[in-house]
Amino acid sequence: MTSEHMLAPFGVKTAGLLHHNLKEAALYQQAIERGEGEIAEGGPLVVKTGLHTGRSAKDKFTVRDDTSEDTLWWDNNAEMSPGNFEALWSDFREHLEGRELFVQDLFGGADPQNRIAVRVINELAWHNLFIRHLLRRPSDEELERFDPEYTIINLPSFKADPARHGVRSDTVIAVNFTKKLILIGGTAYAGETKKSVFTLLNYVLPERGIMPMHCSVNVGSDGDAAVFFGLSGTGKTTLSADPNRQLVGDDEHGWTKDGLFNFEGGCYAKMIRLSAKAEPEIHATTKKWGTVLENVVMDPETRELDLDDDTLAENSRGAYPIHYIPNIVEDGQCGPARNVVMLTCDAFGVMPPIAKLSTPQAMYHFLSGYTAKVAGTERGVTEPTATFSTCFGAPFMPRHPSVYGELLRRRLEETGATCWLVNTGWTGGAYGAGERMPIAATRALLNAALDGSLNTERYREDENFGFLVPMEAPGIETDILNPRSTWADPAAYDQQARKLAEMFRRNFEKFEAHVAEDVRKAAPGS
Ligand SMILES: Nc1ncnc2c1ncn2[C@@H]1O[C@H](COP(=O)(O)OP(=O)(O)O)[C@@H](O)[C@H]1O
Ligand SMILES: C=C(OP(=O)(O)O)C(=O)O
Ligand SMILES: [Mn+2]
Repeated sequence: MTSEHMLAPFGVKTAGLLHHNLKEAALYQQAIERGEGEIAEGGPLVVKTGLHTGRSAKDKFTVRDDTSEDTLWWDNNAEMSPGNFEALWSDFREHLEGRELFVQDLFGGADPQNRIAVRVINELAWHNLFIRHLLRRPSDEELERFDPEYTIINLPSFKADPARHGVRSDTVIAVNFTKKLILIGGTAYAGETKKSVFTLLNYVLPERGIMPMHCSVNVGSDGDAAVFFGLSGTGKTTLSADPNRQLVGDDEHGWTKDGLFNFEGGCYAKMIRLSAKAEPEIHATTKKWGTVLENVVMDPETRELDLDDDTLAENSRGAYPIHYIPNIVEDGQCGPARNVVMLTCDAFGVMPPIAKLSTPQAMYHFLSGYTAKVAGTERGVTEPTATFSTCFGAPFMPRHPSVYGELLRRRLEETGATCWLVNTGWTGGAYGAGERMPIAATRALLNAALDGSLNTERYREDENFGFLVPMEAPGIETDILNPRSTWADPAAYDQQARKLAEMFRRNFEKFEAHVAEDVRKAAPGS
């Protein structure tokens, strides 16, 4: 299907071949024929993204104009002048002239009342397949009267110019809320597109009293929903794919006063060292036709994957429609959360594997958004670095964190949901000395938390952080519950824990003026 006029309203004079709403098979064939990817044993499409194998957070800009001036949190969002955006847009249009393009019309948001209609225009067929997997597909009927409110144009071959566009490299993600337009150039990492839609919803939904969240969601057999907040790599995707619970979504959701809804229709899972034993549902998607494998290494002869090979990227990914996971909620909607879990991958080995949070503590940890990154590849460097990314997703939050924080408080008060902090990071010592928490242990603790059995156990108050740590849990060795007892040198634990508490306090200073006293008092050591 072609259309000569679709780009005319933008001022593009000569349209190239425009592939509008191609389905999976056609996009597959296009991707192969154009040399964008190769087929692996079992059928997945394997692609490489070159230089950028993760998001370019520092190359993301928002246009500062009348629309955004008073609504954006400018301390966190880099600004672009309207003039620079015009120059960029003009150069994008030139780049679009005569170009063969792939266009998908999709929804962001499973809730028909609260979704946005997005037209995604791609240079790469596999990017178009990716976003068709990740977002929600309109029915044929809905497509006929589809009216795209937002447009995202993604041209990896476009090179931005710092002098002309006011950017910092040849990579750009430019968000314009007035024009309802996002321009992505100079990167082929597919995650930029899905996180751009997330950014739009994070801007739009708070005005409707809906809390947008960087979280996964699943539902138990009696309809009890659980929300898993967490920064990249903390376990949202891994832990939400639970054979005993129905998956709603792995990364982005909204929480209305009535319930939860997925923004997406697909998942984007980390592939590096993915284990068939620990994560069977996700692993099975690597053998399915349709799955897009980004920067996964494959033997060119046998077409077998090597998920342990990190030569292309540590952040290798698999994108698949959510129905590739066996146990899902088809319509992407469910009731309100009964449990809210905040995931952290604490490479200092300080945080307990699970703790119960009061509402003010949950607010404190939500605004803090703590996780840790393990040391880089430099030899001999074993000290991890703490990352504080507010709302567990600062790069995607256009508004001030207090906006999202207040929505969280409202939802917690309405529902009385129980809040937990879960450490999927190190135990037995910090990174270098201890080891990462076994996935099976995290799952066992989560099961106990979600089915209510942890609620009846005995707790101690953590001496540094003040939250309640269970002293026993069904099917779990008691030792692991108290990180101090897993360290060879408990005094070293105390020192590390005090250091981390101090990092929390320093990070929180910028929020102190914006929160109620009970949240300030939830700080470690208060
Ligand atoms: N205890 C654990 N809990 C969750 N994930 C773990 C754990 N131990 C190791 N992992 C690994 O950490 C990564 C978590 O990544 P993922 O679930 O994709 O995070 P997110 O979706 O939050 O970005 C996966 O590669 C998973 O195999
Ligand atoms: C896709 C991403 O999200 P996450 O790692 O949280 O799954 C990303 O940050 O690029
Ligand atoms: Mn994820």
